[in-house]
Amino acid sequence: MAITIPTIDLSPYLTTSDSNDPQKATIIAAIREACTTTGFFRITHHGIAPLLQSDLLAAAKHFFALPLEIKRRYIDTTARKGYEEIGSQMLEQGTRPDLKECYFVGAEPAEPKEPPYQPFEYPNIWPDASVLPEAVFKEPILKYHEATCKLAQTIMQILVKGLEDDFPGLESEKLLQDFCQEPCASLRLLRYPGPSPSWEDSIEKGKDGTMCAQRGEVVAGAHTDFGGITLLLQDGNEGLQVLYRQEGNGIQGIEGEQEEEVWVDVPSTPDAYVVNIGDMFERWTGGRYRSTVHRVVNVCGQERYSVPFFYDGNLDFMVRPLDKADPSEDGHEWTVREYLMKKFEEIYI
Ligand SMILES: O=C(O)CCC(=O)C(=O)O
Ligand SMILES: [Fe+2]
Repeated sequence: MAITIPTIDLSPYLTTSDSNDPQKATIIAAIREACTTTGFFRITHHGIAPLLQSDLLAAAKHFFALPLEIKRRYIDTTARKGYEEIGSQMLEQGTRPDLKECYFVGAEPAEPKEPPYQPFEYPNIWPDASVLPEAVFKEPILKYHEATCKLAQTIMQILVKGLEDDFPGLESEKLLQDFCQEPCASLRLLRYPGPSPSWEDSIEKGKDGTMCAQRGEVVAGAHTDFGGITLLLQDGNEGLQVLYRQEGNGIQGIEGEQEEEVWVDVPSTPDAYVVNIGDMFERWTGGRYRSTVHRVVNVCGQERYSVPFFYDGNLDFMVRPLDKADPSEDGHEWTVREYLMKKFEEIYI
């Protein structure tokens, strides 16, 4: 049986204040089931206004449509914020660089930070208002960031509640409070180019010598997400695929029983978020919740926009396994910041 990625209507959870409402328990159980099997689910009726989503996708389109020499003004490889051109990342080590361009925006701190900045705490980079008015770019991005952060906190609450039976004595409220305060939460506006080069693409090549992707080509290599949870907004074009490893089919070859790998297409509708579990969360839960390999392929035959929102928690939060007797632990405890830094070092070229 192939993988199924369930779609869960979140509205009963959001509209009921009674924490013992059976509808809430049903949603917690359905999401738990998805996290312990594929690590992926879709949510609808999540409360994020369609207008916020379309304004965000429009902001991405406006920025990426700028000439490359202007976009390059907003590259900062130290801060790792702002623009990243095609070919800057390789999500699957040893393959060719990803065919995508990005604009990276982190949380705006309540109090501005002072230099020297710690990793992930550099200020956001915004295009000059003469290049892109704030009403077109900065404002919709920050509004969307704020709304999505709240939604991510609700999903974290559901996820932690789903673990209460696995980890008796789990102090859910305290855990959530510590993890969710001043969270590292980042938006990555993404554009995957289509098959035909635009005027600008034809005069400037990406780092790997090409700016366009043919149908069927992998445009973001196979990877797992690094941190907590990811909430993905898509423009309606499909492209995301999740890896399903089928058990041996009983045929005994020279190399032993075959394990079949199947890439499963994830539907793309702007009203549904695709939510998935990252590596840090998997480790935190001793593997109860699964961080699953996925990639992006040009299946739609045209350019595609998507915006993953990575919710990784407080940077100083110590990721202690919930199962205190986890034998896989080597005694080293990692903070969220250490987790993210290790992974970030791997993916940039
Ligand atoms: O663009 C997508 O659909 C997924 C992107 C993704 O998996 C990532 O950036 O981690
Ligand atoms: Fe991903």
